[in-house]
Amino acid sequence: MPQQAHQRDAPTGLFVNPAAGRRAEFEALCGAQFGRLRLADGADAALEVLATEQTDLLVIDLDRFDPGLDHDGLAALVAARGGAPTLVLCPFENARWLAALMACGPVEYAIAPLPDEVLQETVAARLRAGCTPVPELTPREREQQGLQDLRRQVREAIGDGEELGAMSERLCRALCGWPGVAHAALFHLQPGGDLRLQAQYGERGLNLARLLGRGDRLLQSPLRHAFPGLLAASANTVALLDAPEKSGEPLLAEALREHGIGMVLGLPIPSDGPGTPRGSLCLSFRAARTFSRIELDALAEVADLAAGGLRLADLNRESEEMLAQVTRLATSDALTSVANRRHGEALLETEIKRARRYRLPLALIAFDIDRFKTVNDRYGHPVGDMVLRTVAEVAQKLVRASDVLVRSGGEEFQVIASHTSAIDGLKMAEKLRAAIEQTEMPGVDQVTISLGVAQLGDQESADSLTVRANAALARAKRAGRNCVELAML
Ligand SMILES: Nc1nc2c(ncn2[C@@H]2O[C@H](COP(=O)(O)OP(=O)(O)OP(=O)(O)O)[C@@H](O)[C@H]2O)c(=O)[nH]1
Repeated sequence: MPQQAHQRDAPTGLFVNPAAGRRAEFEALCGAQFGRLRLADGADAALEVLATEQTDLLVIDLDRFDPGLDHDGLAALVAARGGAPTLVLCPFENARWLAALMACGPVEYAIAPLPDEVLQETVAARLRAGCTPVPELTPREREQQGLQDLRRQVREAIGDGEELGAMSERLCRALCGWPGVAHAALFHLQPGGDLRLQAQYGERGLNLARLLGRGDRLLQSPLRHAFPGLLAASANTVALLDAPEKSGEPLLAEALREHGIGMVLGLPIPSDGPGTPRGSLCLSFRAARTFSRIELDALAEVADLAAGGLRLADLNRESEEMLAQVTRLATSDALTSVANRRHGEALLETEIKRARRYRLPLALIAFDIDRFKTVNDRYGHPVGDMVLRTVAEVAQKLVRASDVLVRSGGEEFQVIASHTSAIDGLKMAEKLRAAIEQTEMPGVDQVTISLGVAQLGDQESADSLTVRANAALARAKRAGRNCVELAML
């Protein structure tokens, strides 16, 4: 039944909390301010009182209530007030209640824990103010039209989520545009399951990595139960620390005060399902302030937008990784991981063009494992594969970073050696030959290679260069194997 409250000399009140001790405490502290104070242990009992008795002020103390179990009952209680004065005492670690209860009717709130005299004064102020009609749009709410700008800026900052780092930083900058915000940060849950400070932006030199003692593995931080940004991500809750001291961490409180921070708000960034959040947003304000329902809704919307941005950034990263993987599979040889024949042909064309443009020498070395068929026949194919991998590894380590090693056929390889003349190509080929000869291949007798070297001629095509290198290789085979031959022009 909607209640109309009057200002009277001896106001009536109703205090709701499941713990007998909390009810007794409130009665002892604030009972004298009421002509009659009722105490209720839950929403049902409180609804009964409201239905039968005039109640000037309802005080809901959320401590010990369970957001999952008790939300509906308390929501019904707020709705039953019909706008009559309602004060919610909300623990700082769980401010998610506020938006949910404000959606059911006008309520004012104070963040607990509250010193006794502050609680007494809060109740007295609420009783003095009496029943304030709630117009459609208060001046404050009109002021909050600025929230539209905030939403717009946040949307712009998120864009299409391209790169996570840049997007997160833009988002923090946008959040700092909200009046009173001195610093904004985004914490992101990593694929491995721990929390990382992804981005921060703000004034006064506040650096959360320094304040928290680290920038990653933050779910293991001793401050995860006290600092709103960490609390929001680890416990999936809205945390509203409206006085640094309430964190129960004197050093943290002192550091926040030193940086001129009077209040810190942590908002979870929701994940797709009911599980752990994707991370959290953390806003630090210069001074403590209260939030209206419109503001809390706007903040929840900002957290949803951030979730969308993180999702996009994750998708972009995943598709880039997938593209890189597909490219790797399409361009490299599955057995040895060096460039495959098709990719080698394309690279040779590119290198030939570059050599022509800059008038630089280019050498192609073709090499082939000697009597490889015997290795396969004697030791089996798996051992043959191991030999191929080892030869590729040894060769890859020897060539320069700018050279490309290609598996051009079964036991045939090429080295595309840019900036390399025939003489240098011969030296490199000899180095390769000697290295393979000296490499111990487990379970196999000595393995050797034969090599042919050709330097790119003026106007020569890739095909012609390859034919000449292979012809030199064939000569090396005929010359007895385990040697190098230079191609004629
Ligand atoms: N284990 C293994 N063997 C391969 C692979 N690709 C090709 N071969 C084998 O490589 C051998 C090449 O033999 P040949 O072309 O006769 O040449 P060779 O025995 O090395 O003799 P020379 O080149 O004349 O010294 C063949 O037995 C192929 O089956 C592979 O991926 N794995």
